Amino acid sequence: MGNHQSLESVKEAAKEAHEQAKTLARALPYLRRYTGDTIVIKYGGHAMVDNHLSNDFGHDIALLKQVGINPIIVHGGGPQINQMLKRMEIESNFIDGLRITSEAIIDVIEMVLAGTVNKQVATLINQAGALAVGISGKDGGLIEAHKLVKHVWDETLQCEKTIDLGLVGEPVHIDPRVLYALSGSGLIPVVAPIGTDKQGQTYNINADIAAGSIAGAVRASRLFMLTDVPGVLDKDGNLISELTEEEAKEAIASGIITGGMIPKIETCLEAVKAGAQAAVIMDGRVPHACLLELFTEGGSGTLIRSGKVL
Ligand SMILES: Nc1ncnc2c1ncn2[C@@H]1O[C@H](COP(=O)(O)OP(=O)(O)O)[C@@H](O)[C@H]1O
Ligand SMILES: CC(=O)N[C@@H](CCC(=O)OP(=O)(O)O)C(=O)O
Repeated sequence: MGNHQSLESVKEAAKEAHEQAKTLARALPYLRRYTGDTIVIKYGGHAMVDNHLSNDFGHDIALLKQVGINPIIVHGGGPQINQMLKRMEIESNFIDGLRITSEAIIDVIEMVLAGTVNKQVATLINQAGALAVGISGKDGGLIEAHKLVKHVWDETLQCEKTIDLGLVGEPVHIDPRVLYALSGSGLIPVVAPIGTDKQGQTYNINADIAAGSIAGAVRASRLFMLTDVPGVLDKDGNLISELTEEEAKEAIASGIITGGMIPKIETCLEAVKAGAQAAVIMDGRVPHACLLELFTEGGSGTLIRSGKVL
């Protein structure tokens, strides 16, 4: 006997196939628009915790490469570092979203970021059928950093003061050759946010800042900041769909934007100034967030852009 199927199931399968074809046809103009472009994606530590989401993420990145886009992943790992420090009974504190990094914890941070987390993210993408290579900002001289000098406003003294965050770094120079070499060979670079200065001192770099510097240096079409909120929210909790530099500064000064969102916004502004076309702060908890942003009309999240967007 041949393979018999009920008419009902044949109809159902045809309907599904039709929907799939329609989706592909609708995505085609967007696929064309981004072919050959570089997209830098900041994949935050919070987004990695959910297994379903992280599997989706791996598949989405593999798909981007498949359709001719060059994704570059820069990952975080804040929660994973917290967990390790807790296990070691070491206390850790943040100022404006940046971890105070003593000599005593820099090795642990590097081990977690450039070791466990970096390889986990590369594996997610590899399992989805693409080839990802995990590196840190130390490899190929990718991120040259120096000590970050943090200025904060002292309410009591009514003046700016400098805070010492220890071995927290900020990129001073990006050498993208290792990224081009990997991307040009069909591989997907996965970068841990660690850098060194000319003397070989290791620095812990906030992953948002690392992603922004890389996006600017490679003149990315888009910098995607995947996080755990729908985007930048106003004082009533509503999504701000587009943010100018002035509005961002005002929202930080008035305390609407706080914590980890501060380096995120600052870095987006710097990335677009340095050469990225636009940055989007978006919800990494939404399945297929990157695909929705790239391949459908009307993006999600908060867009921060330079004057001209293609
Ligand atoms: N105005 C704001 N809009 C949205 N999120 C904000 C705002 N101000 C502060 N945040 C905080 O910023 C967080 C995102 O930054 P962070 O925790 O560093 O994320 P990630 O780990 O994804 O980099 C949000 O979860 C939220 O708590
Ligand atoms: C200086 C600084 O704060 N570095 C971060 C690096 C990891 C990171 O940025 O991770 P998320 O993106 O998951 O927050 C840290 O130590 O947590």
